[in-house]
Amino acid sequence: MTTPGAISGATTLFDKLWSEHAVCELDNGETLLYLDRVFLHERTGSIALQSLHAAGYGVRDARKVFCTMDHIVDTFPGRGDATLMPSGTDFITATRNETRAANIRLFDVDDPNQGIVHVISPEQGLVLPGLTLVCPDSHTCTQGAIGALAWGIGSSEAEHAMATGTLRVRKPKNMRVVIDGALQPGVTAKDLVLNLIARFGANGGAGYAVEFAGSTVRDLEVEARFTLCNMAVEFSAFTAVIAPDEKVEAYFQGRDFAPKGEHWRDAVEHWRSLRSDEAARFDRELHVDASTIQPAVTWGTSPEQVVSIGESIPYPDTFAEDHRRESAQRALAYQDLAPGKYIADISVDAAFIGSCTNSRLSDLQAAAAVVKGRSIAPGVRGVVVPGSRRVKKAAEQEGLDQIFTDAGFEWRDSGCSMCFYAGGETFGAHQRVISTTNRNFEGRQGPNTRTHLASPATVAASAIAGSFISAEMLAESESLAS
Ligand SMILES: CC(C)[C@H](C(=O)O)[C@@H](O)C(=O)O
Ligand code: SF4
Repeated sequence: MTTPGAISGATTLFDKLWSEHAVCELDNGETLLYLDRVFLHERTGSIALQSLHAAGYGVRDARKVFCTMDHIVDTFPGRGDATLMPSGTDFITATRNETRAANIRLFDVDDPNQGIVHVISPEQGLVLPGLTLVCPDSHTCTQGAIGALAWGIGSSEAEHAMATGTLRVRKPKNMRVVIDGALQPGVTAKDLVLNLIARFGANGGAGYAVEFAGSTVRDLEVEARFTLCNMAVEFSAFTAVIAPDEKVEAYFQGRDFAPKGEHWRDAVEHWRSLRSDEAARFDRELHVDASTIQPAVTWGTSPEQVVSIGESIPYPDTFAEDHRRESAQRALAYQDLAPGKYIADISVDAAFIGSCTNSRLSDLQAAAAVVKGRSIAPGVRGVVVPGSRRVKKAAEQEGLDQIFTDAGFEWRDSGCSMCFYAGGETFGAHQRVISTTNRNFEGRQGPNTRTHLASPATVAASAIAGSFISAEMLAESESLAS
């Protein structure tokens, strides 16, 4: 075991965050990292807490551990403790009992701050720039958007994290993804990240911590940056980070758990040092021209199987690698799609707006702007699930719930809902769902359900048209028809 030395020379943002939390280097090449926060949810957190308890260990510092109910609880309005998952009640009860016993703050179903773990942690200032945060959930990388070092772990790592306030980690390499250029109207962070994964592959970030940089990223609002970093795990990256800037400072000002007064000033001074040095070297650098990107939708069962709205489903033999050809064939069979078919000619059965990728207020605003004054196509089912109870309340104050329900959408309580079948909610077998979520794997939204990922505006427009369409194309087709 050696003590880590001070870092010298030009350094990346990720390396700064890492070295600020390195307790020591271990003989096996791993680093022991100090953890500022541990977040839990009732699906995996209950398991970690129960097994920590059974092993006779306590939580080292419960003030740094937080837990929410999001994955298993129903999102039907007035849900109470209901869950469609067969053993769901056991998870809910265990979460309550174990968090109470360990003195951990739980955002329970009726708590006004309850919501999806990755939505509520920044919303309340529980994660801040420069902090380390782990959670037994793969989309914890979302929090890198504000300059935190946040990554998903397994349940047994969560036990170690809670018992010791540290974790052993093997350091990934540094990748920078530089995104420059102005986004075309209607193109969002979701379209950006889907295009990135399509171009460099769902495995493109494996072994790396990714820093998103460039003028396009700087121009994104903080909530859109969460969308970008949320899908870093779908790019197989260890995590993603974005240097905090004045937008991030404004975002945190006044949040419940954000530092106040003199502590705020000290914190901000530190945040301003959290950026890659000019001469910092990255192990790999990718460049993306954002101005060429169009609204995107996935056609297959991997987030790399993407087309722009207006294109057609690719022929499997156009893929160079064997595994991509095979995966395309299998995806086409599962999705019941024929190569060569125009994506705009495919009808949808359902539309889902929600998940830690796209359920924040700005996402709901973007979808509502499309939905306003229009109605869902006959036979299409639409569901909107705000990411947190706070988002729900803010949306209702602006009348967004009314816009959605007037158009025929269901307006739900917050949680993971139909992002993931684990909670038992589904649109049903063979239903084609356009969804603002992050995973389109086989069975992700229920047995034999067909998922197509897209941005909130595209999902809203497609629900109205009853087929895949972007908001811009919907407006154009309506003006031609009138
Ligand atoms: C249940 C949980 C462990 C899982 C994850 O790790 O991401 C879920 O949130 C998901 O999105 O698949
Ligand atoms: S919303 Fe979906 S992706 Fe996000 S944590 Fe919940 S299940 Fe996972």
